[in-house]
Amino acid sequence: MSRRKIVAGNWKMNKTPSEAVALVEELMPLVKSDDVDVVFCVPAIDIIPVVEAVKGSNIKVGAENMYFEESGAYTGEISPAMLVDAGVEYVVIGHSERREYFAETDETVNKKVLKAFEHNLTPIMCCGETLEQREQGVTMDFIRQQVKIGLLGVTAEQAKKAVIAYEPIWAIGTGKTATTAQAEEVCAGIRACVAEIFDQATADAIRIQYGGSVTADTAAELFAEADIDGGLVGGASLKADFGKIVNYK
Ligand SMILES: O=C[C@H](O)COP(=O)(O)O
Repeated sequence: MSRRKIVAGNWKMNKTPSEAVALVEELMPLVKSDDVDVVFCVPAIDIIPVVEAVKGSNIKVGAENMYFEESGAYTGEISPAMLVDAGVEYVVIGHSERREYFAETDETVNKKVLKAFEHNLTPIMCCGETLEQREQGVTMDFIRQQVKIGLLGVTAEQAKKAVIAYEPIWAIGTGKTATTAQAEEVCAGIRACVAEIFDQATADAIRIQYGGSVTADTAAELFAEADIDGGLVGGASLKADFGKIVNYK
């Protein structure tokens, strides 16, 4: 089963609006690829200028978060309709930094995933274990729970269009990439879990990324694996290296 690769940059809390436009202008000529979907997931305040800056290219814009209500008294939050109106097509949901620093849970992740689908936004739903969980031998148990709760109430047709990002927490921003075998093992386990929840056709269609210190040097080997359909890239998405990751072949 061959799935189209998807490489998304997660800029995290980096780049002011003017810096964002300058970065897009630097990266645009480097990330041209007919074979790979390229997404820039950017801070909320950068969305409008970045959407404008990528016009005419194949690059899609993603948000790093959104709220699960339509509108109302939720000071500081951003609604799915706001994202859609601004030209956003993807939204990162449940990144481990959101879970750790902003108390997101599998339940709020699930609400956000459902709301994203309602608005035709493609969720990039994140999951991943801590080093302690890996050492305790419960990696797959933990991730299966994250995936199962995160996808509660999602239809098979919706799930086929979703993206799941496997990001071992111990590999994020640490320079410590999971080995290709470790990444593939978990991504294959996630696909098996999706097959259990839905069916094989859904598992074959859903795209699963690896994230965690992906670099221009590690991308080719990781993305060659049967169950790794691209990457969610943090640090390296803020520099020219991102072009090499997109053109990993
Ligand atoms: O969303 C991206 C991940 O958290 C990975 O970040 P990193 O590539 O800086 O390790």
